[in-house]
Amino acid sequence: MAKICVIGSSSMDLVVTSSRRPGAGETVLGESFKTVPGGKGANQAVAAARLGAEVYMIGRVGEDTFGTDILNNFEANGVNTQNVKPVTHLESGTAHIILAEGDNSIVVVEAANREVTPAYVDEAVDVIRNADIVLIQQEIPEETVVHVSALCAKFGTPLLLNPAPARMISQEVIDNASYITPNEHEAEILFQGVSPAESLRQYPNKLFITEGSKGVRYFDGEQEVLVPTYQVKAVDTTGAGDTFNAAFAVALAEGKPLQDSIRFANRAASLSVTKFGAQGGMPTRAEVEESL
Ligand SMILES: Nc1ncnc2c1ncn2[C@@H]1O[C@H](COP(=O)(O)OP(=O)(O)OP(=O)(O)O)[C@@H](O)[C@H]1O
Ligand SMILES: [K+]
Repeated sequence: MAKICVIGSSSMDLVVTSSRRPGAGETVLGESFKTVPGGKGANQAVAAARLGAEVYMIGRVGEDTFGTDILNNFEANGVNTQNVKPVTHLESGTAHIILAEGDNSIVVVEAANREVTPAYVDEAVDVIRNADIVLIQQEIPEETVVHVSALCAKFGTPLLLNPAPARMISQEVIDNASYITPNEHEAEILFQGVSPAESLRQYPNKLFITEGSKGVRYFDGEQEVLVPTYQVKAVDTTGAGDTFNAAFAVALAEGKPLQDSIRFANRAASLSVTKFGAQGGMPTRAEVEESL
């Protein structure tokens, strides 16, 4: 079984659906409200566990009811929570999501996730050393991502960096990462002033730009390749990126060839958009294999 270490955020998503999103200073009437566990780190951990990996989460929660719910949800999905320790002085992270006009807009309050520090990660250094792959995102402090990238380089553990939400990353982190998976918007911020085609060319078989319903683009050393995703009836795209990253990590950790890994990830992510919620749509291994 592939061993995956996920280092990242855990939060409670507070999700509102509305026919229209409010502008500044405006109030609109919504249609429904739900709380669901989320956070890019937690989402990717749950997705990887459903796809059959042995998943070790390194993260933090608050000592509040959201924290308990987040831990229960990890356990219900078979994610190891030995390294998800409560923070006493901060609340659990929350994400405030509006689903309107066929897309999502999100405000993230990091709270306990700010305590996923380099020193905290060091307490679980053996998990990183022993993993087949480490999966990390950017809802935790930047210095932690830098630190983890150096640890992965030192141990020879492959690192998949999902640079979301977007921020500038140092050349050192880019060099230490084995795989980097921005969406189109994140790629623009990461490689300012450089066209997508040029940046892909610069990082062959390392940079993978996800393009929503079009699929995934990368440069294979000789040419630019677009691996198309699968056509589905999209209900809610929340969690598509998280499912893609988790599935890509699982396939790579299992030693699948690159193109097969992308296809597996496209398949899993396309299934995820057919259902409501980030984790709500994340498919099981059997569901992905049946549909491939
Ligand atoms: N409408 C869709 N139909 C099929 N597959 C999709 C669709 N939207 C997304 N995907 C799959 O999910 C992957 C990631 O989507 P996208 O590039 O939109 O990432 P993202 O912006 O991080 O997603 P999100 O923030 O909505 O979770 C795509 O490369 C594709 O495999
Ligand atoms: K979804």
